[in-house]
Amino acid sequence: MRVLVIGRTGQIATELLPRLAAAGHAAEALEPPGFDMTDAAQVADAFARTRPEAVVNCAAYTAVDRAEDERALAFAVNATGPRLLGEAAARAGVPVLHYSTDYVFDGTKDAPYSEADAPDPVGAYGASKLAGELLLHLAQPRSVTLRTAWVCSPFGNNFVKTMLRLGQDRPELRVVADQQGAPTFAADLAEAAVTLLPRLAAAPAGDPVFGVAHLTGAPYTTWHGFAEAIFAGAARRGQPAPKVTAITTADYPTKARRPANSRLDCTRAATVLGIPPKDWRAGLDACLDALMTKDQAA
Ligand SMILES: NC(=O)C1=CN([C@@H]2O[C@H](COP(=O)(O)OP(=O)(O)OC[C@H]3O[C@@H](n4cnc5c(N)ncnc54)[C@H](OP(=O)(O)O)[C@@H]3O)[C@@H](O)[C@H]2O)C=CC1
Ligand SMILES: Cc1cn([C@H]2C[C@H](O)[C@@H](COP(=O)(O)OP(=O)(O)O[C@H]3O[C@@H](C)C(=O)[C@@H](O)[C@H]3O)O2)c(=O)[nH]c1=O
Ligand SMILES: [Mg+2]
Repeated sequence: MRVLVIGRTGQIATELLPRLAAAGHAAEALEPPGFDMTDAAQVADAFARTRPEAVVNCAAYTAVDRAEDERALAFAVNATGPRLLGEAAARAGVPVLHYSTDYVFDGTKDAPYSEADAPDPVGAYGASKLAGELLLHLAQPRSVTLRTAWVCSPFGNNFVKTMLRLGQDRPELRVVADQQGAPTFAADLAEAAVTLLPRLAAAPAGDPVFGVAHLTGAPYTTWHGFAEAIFAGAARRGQPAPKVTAITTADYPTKARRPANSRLDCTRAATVLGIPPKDWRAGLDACLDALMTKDQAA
């Protein structure tokens, strides 16, 4: 299948491209410089040139704190971009696979969030991502949005790499223990995309596969619990492991507010899409191996 991938060097795209090739698909991946998905003419040109049979949007504005000061740019990339892709995909009659975030929720629910729960983002990044979900599905109902969370990989910027970097020269790290969620490895999201794409391409409008589905790793933890797992893995590989002290969100001021409860209920992905959550501890091991023993850190 010819697959147009938006984004090329981000976390999910980097894991997806080799898997698409291995599955026999012809992928074309586009990102800046050279391609800007907020420009309608460039999107139209990309569709005309590549004549995709499916589109995967791996591109986004993902700087959560900076988005508070760059709201217009965050909305251009995260809301206008998906709308333009959806419009072009609808004209071409091809499905779109898109990603969104746990940060569309305000985090006040005292249980995992299902797709039926009303989003109410507390920051600009989450608001821009929610707008993108809605605009994409309005423009092209033959779309799937996988809402995921805490994405990590050996590539790009993420919490695993931040922790390992800070752990190199600090004896103690202070990490919030009152924000709950689940890490998700980009490799697992890429596997899910490869599984889903042929099904999306074959599914008619109205098929239950389309819509929003929550897909994160399992089990639930906190950022502090995740940090402890990262350093336990680092220690097993002979790397520095600082003390990880549990703190509260109030002890760690940031520009953007983050939801206290980021847990996503992934039942629908398991039952309707046939994609159950993967254990993030296995993903973490593979990520640490890639970062430490194969020295392929990007
Ligand atoms: N990272 C996370 O923790 C989470 C991510 N997600 C979602 O998953 C998806 C993928 O995230 P992730 O892989 O981490 O993202 P990254 O931040 O690693 O990569 C984003 C990519 O988008 C590209 N991009 C930015 N602006 C444009 C544009 N105008 N046109 C085309 N491409 C553009 C970037 O290119 P360049 O580098 O050249 O700017 C980069 O390749 C996103 O939808 C994100 O919202 C959801 C939950 C958690
Ligand atoms: C570096 C650091 C962070 N923290 C806290 C801040 C924050 O609450 C939490 C995670 O920090 P980060 O800045 O890495 O995470 P953040 O950028 O908020 O990560 C989010 O990115 C976007 C793109 C998403 O879609 C979300 O799912 C989520 O992954 O850990 C500490 O408590 N101590 C530390 O030393
Ligand atoms: Mg880049």
